[in-house]
Amino acid sequence: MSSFKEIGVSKWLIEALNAMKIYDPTDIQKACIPAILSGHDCIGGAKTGSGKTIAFAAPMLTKWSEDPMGIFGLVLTPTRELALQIAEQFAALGASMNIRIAVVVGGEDMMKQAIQLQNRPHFVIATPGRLADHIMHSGEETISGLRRVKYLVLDEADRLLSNSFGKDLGRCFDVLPSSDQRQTLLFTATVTDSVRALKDKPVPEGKPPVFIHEIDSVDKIAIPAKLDISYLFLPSYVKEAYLFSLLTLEENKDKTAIVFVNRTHTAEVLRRTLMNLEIRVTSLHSEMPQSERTNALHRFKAGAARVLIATDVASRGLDIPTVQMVLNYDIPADADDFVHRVGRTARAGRSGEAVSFVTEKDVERILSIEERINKKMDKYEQITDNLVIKSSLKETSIAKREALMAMEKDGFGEKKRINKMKREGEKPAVNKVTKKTKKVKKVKKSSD
Ligand SMILES: Nc1ncnc2c1ncn2[C@@H]1O[C@H](COP(=O)(O)OP(=O)(O)OP(=O)(O)O)[C@@H](O)[C@H]1O
Repeated sequence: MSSFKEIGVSKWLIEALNAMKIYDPTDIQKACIPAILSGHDCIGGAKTGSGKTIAFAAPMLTKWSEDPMGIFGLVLTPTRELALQIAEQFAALGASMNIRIAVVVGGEDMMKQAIQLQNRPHFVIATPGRLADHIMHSGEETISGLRRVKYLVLDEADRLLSNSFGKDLGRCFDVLPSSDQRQTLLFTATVTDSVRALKDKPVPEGKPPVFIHEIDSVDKIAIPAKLDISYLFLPSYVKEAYLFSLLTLEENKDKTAIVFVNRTHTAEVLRRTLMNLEIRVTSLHSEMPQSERTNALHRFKAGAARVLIATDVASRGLDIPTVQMVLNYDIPADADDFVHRVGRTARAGRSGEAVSFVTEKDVERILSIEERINKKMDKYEQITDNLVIKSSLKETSIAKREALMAMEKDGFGEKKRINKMKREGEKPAVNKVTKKTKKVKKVKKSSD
């Protein structure tokens, strides 16, 4: 078996890895680290939780320690929370080498970030929107370091290469060295056509990219070996009652779980409903101010909340080893989002389970997910209609009604509604609820 030493990782870094109880490289690390160290671009596709972060961090940190200049590497990632997590990992690995990291994400102070960028950090971990903001609005002094980066990483590459990031990514690329003057590293658990296409892109002076994909079939995606996936067929109007029943089953009542929903409104309804039912719950979605997002994640990681209700802002990359269960309260439209969501459990060789709530409207989506992962889901047998009717239907409907009333009183979603109307050129009506929203905590306008 190849060791970190045999594949070329620096001694100081091996010590730092060992201090984190990481002793032997995973398959994706064994495949990518030597290729990156020898100067190749790399496209790494491997299951969720298989150690892709260290697959790009270890070779970059090894090379950086030989010539610790700044800005040595730029890591782009789609969400703020993921950027913070990657930055924490770099900071922990490089602590003995006095590493300097700048985190450049939306929702945080622009000025502070500009100063950090001017101070030539060794690594910048950023979301494309906020980095593009700095590129457009800060002086040359702030961004000049970016013109000499040696490594560019696109983590969750398929997401970054999707249309929604195109413009911001383009602005970032404009100031980076050309592809033959830097190494480009792309990683994801869900290799898509747009990612795969880059392997055939001619590289004028550089070495050809190494493409590593753990399964032979290019249009299938592997999920972790110890992840049990099942479905629960239920009527759409009693989903809350099923959720409460499932979370409070004897075998589940102490499990740490993430519940994924498709809309921020659903996240808020469920958070309040479950809170009324005395479940230790928190939530994470894009309509929360950044300080609340960070706080919610801290509470969940620390065990102060047992259940996290989240939209897809939490579906990618987040590494919380204590998560035992993922519930898809809503089924995502994109099969790859399913893969990322369920991958929040069963990480680094651990076991975990994922249960998907399937209503009459979701059958098509489930079939396309099963095709993408090349696997059939089992039926979740532990919950019966009788159990739900007997144990939770009444109390959940009362809890939900109270939740909805409180949300109306607090004006949840008003800001979003007004912004949408403004975008569409309509004049927002100032009603009673609108007035109340002024008292509700200010949601900071921010780019991701
Ligand atoms: N060689 C290793 N041995 C043991 N644990 C490891 C090793 N490499 C990484 N890990 C741990 O595995 C966990 C998952 O790693 P990481 O977050 O990099 O996964 P990933 O492949 O990027 O997943 P995702 O696709 O969900 O982003 C982390 O807690 C990490 O510390």
